[in-house]
Amino acid sequence: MTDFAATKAMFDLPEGMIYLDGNSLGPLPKATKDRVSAMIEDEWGKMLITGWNKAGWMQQPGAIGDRIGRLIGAEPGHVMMGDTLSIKVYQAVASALEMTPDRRVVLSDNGNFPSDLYIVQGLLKSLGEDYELRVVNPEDVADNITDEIAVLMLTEVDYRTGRKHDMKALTELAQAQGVVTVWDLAHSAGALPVDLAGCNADFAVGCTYKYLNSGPGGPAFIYVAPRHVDSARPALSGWLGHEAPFAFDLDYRPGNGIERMRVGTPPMIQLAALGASMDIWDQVDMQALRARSIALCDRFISGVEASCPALTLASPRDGTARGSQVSFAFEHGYAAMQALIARGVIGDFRAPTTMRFGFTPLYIDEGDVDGAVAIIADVMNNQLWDKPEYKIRAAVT
Ligand SMILES: Cc1ncc(COP(=O)(O)O)c(C=O)c1O
Ligand SMILES: Nc1c(O)cccc1C(=O)C[C@H](N)C(=O)O
Repeated sequence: MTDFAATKAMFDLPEGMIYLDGNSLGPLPKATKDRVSAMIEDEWGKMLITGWNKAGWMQQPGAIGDRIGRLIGAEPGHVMMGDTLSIKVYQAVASALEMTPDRRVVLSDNGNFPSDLYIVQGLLKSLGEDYELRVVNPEDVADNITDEIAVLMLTEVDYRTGRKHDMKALTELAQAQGVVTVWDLAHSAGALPVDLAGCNADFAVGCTYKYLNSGPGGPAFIYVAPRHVDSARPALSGWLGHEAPFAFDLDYRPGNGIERMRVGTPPMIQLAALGASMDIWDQVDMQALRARSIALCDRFISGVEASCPALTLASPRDGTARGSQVSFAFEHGYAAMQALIARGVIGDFRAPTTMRFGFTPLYIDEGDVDGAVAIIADVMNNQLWDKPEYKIRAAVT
């Protein structure tokens, strides 16, 4: 069993703040500063270029990929770190499309994060006029999986509502029609147990700055199933994905297995930060995390519904159908969220009306949930959000 009081003590959380936004940017583990300092001073500072060999920098993206692999049910040696999630979406969808060369349609849903849709729009434009991105309602995805579809690209957990797709069922449906699947785990990795191997997923991608606490701009990851990894062609064929990068050949040959999904130089300082966070994750039992996440979310929903009649639940009520976040709809949601932030309850707002709260058992407990509910009730029932300064939209929300 995981000792969640112990994991909470491993984070640096500002006094007086209840941080319910770890689903967007995770907080700072206490060990990160020293780990990053050591990387900078002892490795970069003292070893300079020899660090690639002496400190084993080049192996880090695969080694950390395997530690994340445990959380997402990946086979060892099939997860590679690097780049941003948007780039990894491009890589995965481009490779997946080449596996179904006679088909032209990528299917996704309108609950997907816009960057995933934008990336596919850009990719399909480069491929030619006859390609199509088909975007349907999340509940209509299953009915739209036909033998016309080349790739099914979905984010497992909806970033706004927390609604969770059934990865196993949809992957099965897709594969029965010859469709290749790409799963975005941005709101799943570290939020709930994922079983990529058990679901027979083809490709998956995700980021680490949310639940995995690697810090702003932390590297993304990509998973390629064992049955595809030696044939998937990397569309972003950078030198570090080459079979022999230091041969400096003029022609590209894909590297072995998941190595081919590297693009360029890995971000070693951010990987050091991620390594410190993974030391915490290595101790976490994912089933225990899931049980606690559902209990915290349920407690929050009951508390808010009992005390804030103006807020309408915008997330599935059934905990097993949600990720690790809860959203409420409110017409003046932006101003209400600013009023909460001013009082130390940090969630975020997603247009047009969603107030979003993330529950991260590693450092959020029942006391935080109850404290947040009391402050939300005060803000809502006394209309404390109704102030001009809370209505001015910031550049980043
Ligand atoms: C589901 C999903 N996909 C893609 C992205 C984009 O990730 P990045 O900014 O790392 O490219 C995000 C978050 O920003 C996301 O939530
Ligand atoms: N990556 C972000 C950023 O650089 C700035 C602000 C927010 C983000 C996010 O991650 C947003 C996030 N994907 C979401 O679920 O809304």
